[in-house]
Amino acid sequence: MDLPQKFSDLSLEKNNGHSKKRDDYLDWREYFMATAFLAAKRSKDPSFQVGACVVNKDNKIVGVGYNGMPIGCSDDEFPWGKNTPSPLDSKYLYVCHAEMNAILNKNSADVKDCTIYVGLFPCNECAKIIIQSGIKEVVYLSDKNAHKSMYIASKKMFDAVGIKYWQFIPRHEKIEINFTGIDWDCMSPSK
Ligand SMILES: O=c1ccn([C@H]2C[C@H](O)[C@@H](COP(=O)(O)O)O2)c(=O)[nH]1
Ligand SMILES: [Zn+2]
Repeated sequence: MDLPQKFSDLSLEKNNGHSKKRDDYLDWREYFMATAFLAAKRSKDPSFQVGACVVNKDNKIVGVGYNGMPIGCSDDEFPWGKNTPSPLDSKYLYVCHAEMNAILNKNSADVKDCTIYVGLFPCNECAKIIIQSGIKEVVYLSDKNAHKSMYIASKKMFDAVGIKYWQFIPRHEKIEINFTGIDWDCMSPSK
């Protein structure tokens, strides 16, 4: 049976892929890890930028943070150096870690039973904050400091309290954000 013109147009659209959902969307884990990486772009630390994203059981983001100076401590005045003769002149005594900021930035009553996505496996100080906050799962990308005592201590604590931690292996090396893409006409053959 011949379809009326209206229906044939719909079917044509379907064939062009416009009634079928996209299949190159980010899955939840990619989305949360990418959010952590995007937050890291806000960091002023010249040597290493870390981001963290706290997510609840309903896949809702409840906190995001990155490594930076405490509120009110100017990131133009406080130091960003590492190997200074006096520890007072390097960043380590001042900088707030990404995990701590993400947890303190929470927009929910608490972060109990949440998952934290973080670019770098958490140090021992962040591990303590994660445990005390009630977070139950840590998803990290880099474990580059695994051999250092601070990070071994984190794992000892997570193991002791039953916090699950696992390494996120990305499907894509890069995720691109193109601000001009919003103006593209998806029907345009020139795309
Ligand atoms: O759990 C962590 C560990 C480190 N950070 C931050 C703290 C610093 O700003 C950098 C590390 O700097 P290095 O020059 O590589 O020592 O990362 C964090 O946010 N969370
Ligand atoms: Zn830390």
